[in-house]
Amino acid sequence: MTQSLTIRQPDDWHLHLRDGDMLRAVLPETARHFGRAIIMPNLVPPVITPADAAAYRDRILAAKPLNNKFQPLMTLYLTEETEAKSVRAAAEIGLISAVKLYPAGATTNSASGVKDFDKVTRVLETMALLGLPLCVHGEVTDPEVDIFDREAVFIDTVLDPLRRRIPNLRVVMEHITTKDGVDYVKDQPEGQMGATITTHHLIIDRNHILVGGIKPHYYCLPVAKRATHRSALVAAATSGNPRFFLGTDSAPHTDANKESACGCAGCFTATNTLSCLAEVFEREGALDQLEGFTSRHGPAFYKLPENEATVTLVKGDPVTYPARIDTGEGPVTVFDPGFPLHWRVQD
Ligand SMILES: NC(=O)N[C@@H](CC(=O)O)C(=O)O
Ligand SMILES: [Zn+2]
Ligand SMILES: [Zn+2]
Repeated sequence: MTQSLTIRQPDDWHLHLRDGDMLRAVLPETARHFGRAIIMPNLVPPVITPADAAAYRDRILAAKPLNNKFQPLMTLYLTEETEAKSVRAAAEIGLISAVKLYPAGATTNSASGVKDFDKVTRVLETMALLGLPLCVHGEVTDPEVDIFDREAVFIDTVLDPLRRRIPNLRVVMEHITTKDGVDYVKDQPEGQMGATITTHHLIIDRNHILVGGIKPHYYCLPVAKRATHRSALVAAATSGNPRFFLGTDSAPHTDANKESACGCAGCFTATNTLSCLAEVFEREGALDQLEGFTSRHGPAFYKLPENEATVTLVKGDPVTYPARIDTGEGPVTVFDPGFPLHWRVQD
């Protein structure tokens, strides 16, 4: 008997689409299965003004495959110069779904991010009034703090004080990688605080990056932590707790930029994410929780309707997918979970 699972069409609450040739190559990989995605604004230069966001949205829509209904949900990149009134205007016309906070220097293209959090208080207070979510890359950038501790230290020294100062601000802690992140978010009021979890952080821990040779395609930020943290993430994702939802953080970089003496951070998971997730949830005996994680908790947090369409996953022989996709900028390696995938998305 063939096993199959039909769920509401998923959304991706954290996605990098880049621009130009790269955008045209990677967008179909997400648009094939996903209804909507929160589009990260860390282009070079970043998406800072409402006009930038509108122009980027139009470029995404122009790159979309014909007859595909994928909807990009735009974000603004928060800088110390961002004006509260332009955030308000962009939110009120429905142009943006969130604002993204990068601590300056924390990750790829974050140089224009925030150094002095006092300088963004006005904007954050306005967002709290509007109910507009703040998406946060939750790592401190202090060179003294060990890279494996940067998320936990961020929670204690930046996130929690910020939430106490502006309790009504709705916050998504993006791509959590630690038990500390899981525990913090679990204790916060539902609807006020959520967290995205990536596909790859449910599958790899830090050993996958380093044991048996250095694996640049497993390097991302926040960097994968020890196995106990991965287990906490899997438990959170499969628990049915509505605070946790899928944000793949699919982050394409060319192989030349990954396989380098100073390789870029980011895993490209758009191509096989649903097959990977079904495998992870099945192993946990939690296939019945997959739909919540991929398709229900995110819309509830973002106060959007769930997608009307459905997708069906069918279990069978190992799924084949390309090892890399071609882009105008060069090949991009697809995330290798390290085990065969048996769940295929039915066309
Ligand atoms: N996650 C990553 O390792 N990289 C992301 C940036 C980010 O999400 O921090 C990218 O833009 O490449
Ligand atoms: Zn990030
Ligand atoms: Zn990201």
